[in-house]
Amino acid sequence: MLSELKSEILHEVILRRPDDSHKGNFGRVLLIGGNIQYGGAILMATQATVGSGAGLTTVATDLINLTALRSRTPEAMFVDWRNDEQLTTAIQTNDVILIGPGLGTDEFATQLVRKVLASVNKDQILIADGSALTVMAENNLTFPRDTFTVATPHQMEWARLSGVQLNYQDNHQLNEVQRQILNLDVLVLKQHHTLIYTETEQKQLQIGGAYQATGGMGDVLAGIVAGFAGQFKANATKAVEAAVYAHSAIAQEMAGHSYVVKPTFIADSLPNYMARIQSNL
Ligand SMILES: NC(=O)C1=CN([C@@H]2O[C@H](COP(=O)(O)OP(=O)(O)OC[C@H]3O[C@@H](n4cnc5c(N)ncnc54)[C@H](OP(=O)(O)O)[C@@H]3O)[C@@H](O)[C@H]2O)[C@@H](O)CC1
Ligand SMILES: Nc1ncnc2c1ncn2[C@@H]1O[C@H](COP(=O)(O)OP(=O)(O)O)[C@@H](O)[C@H]1O
Ligand SMILES: [Mg+2]
Repeated sequence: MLSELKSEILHEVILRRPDDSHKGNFGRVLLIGGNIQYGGAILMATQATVGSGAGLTTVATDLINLTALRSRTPEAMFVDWRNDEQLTTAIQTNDVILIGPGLGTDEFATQLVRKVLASVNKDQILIADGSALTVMAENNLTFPRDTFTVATPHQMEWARLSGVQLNYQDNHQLNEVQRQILNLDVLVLKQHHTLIYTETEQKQLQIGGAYQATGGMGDVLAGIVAGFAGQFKANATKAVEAAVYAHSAIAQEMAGHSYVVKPTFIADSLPNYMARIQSNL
């Protein structure tokens, strides 16, 4: 049954922080992506993860992105993704791992995807976006069974991964079957009015619009999903739903005065938006 994803999800998920909490309570999030060509993607995802309130954010990326990362989002820590020892430790010690924004699909990227899929454990949450999904499709890789997994494909990425072509993707039953085969817990199928498939439900976003049709919009969504999953651990599925809703709700608000909404503007307005939700404003 398909139901509407409503604004109530924000109030269910975005709660007031306990006064005696510290950064360790709000999730350790590792973001992996950003090759030479697509460094902007991981920077945008990082800005969104930090803006969404993740307790500690680490970025494993190409060394070429270090200066830009430090100047744009100094809150985040850095791991050189070619330093296997540091990368292995980062994969083991973070609660949430997002792989894919700007990762690329070359041999090194494929190696990284294989390593992450083989390393994550049952206490972690794995989010796969962008290039990671294309790599998985090209190499017939599936998600690890014991880990809570989320994929955020656009329709072409989902076509590659599931084998279900674009015109058939509104057949909900078919997607459900593919989800079972891939071992995927939550599928965020991005499009105009994005669909979210969970174990028991299918929900559709009914806000958002073409002002979001610009490169980097999905990278920011992936960063918010990671930040919410790390922070609002009580219910990871709801955290993903709230992230999807907040991303488009902010864009819709900005569209009142912006012909196109810059993805980084969404990332930067998250703290203000979340404060308003928490205060019921
Ligand atoms: N600043 C940066 O660094 C940026 C880096 N980025 C990074 O680039 C990497 C590659 O990601 P990607 O999405 O750009 O390329 P790919 O996976 O080949 O998909 C494009 C193909 O799919 C088709 N298509 C059909 N339906 C669609 C739909 N609903 N939504 C979207 N596309 C749809 C589409 O059709 P067409 O445009 O031809 O009509 C086209 O044939 C990835 O790692 C990402 O993170 C980007 O985020 C941009 C900013
Ligand atoms: N016409 C539209 N209406 C609503 N949302 C849209 C529209 N076009 C794009 N989006 C949203 O923008 C994001 C695009 O994601 P994606 O294609 O992965 O972008 P990128 O990889 O460039 O960051 C998705 O969240 C999608 O739902
Ligand atoms: Mg994308």
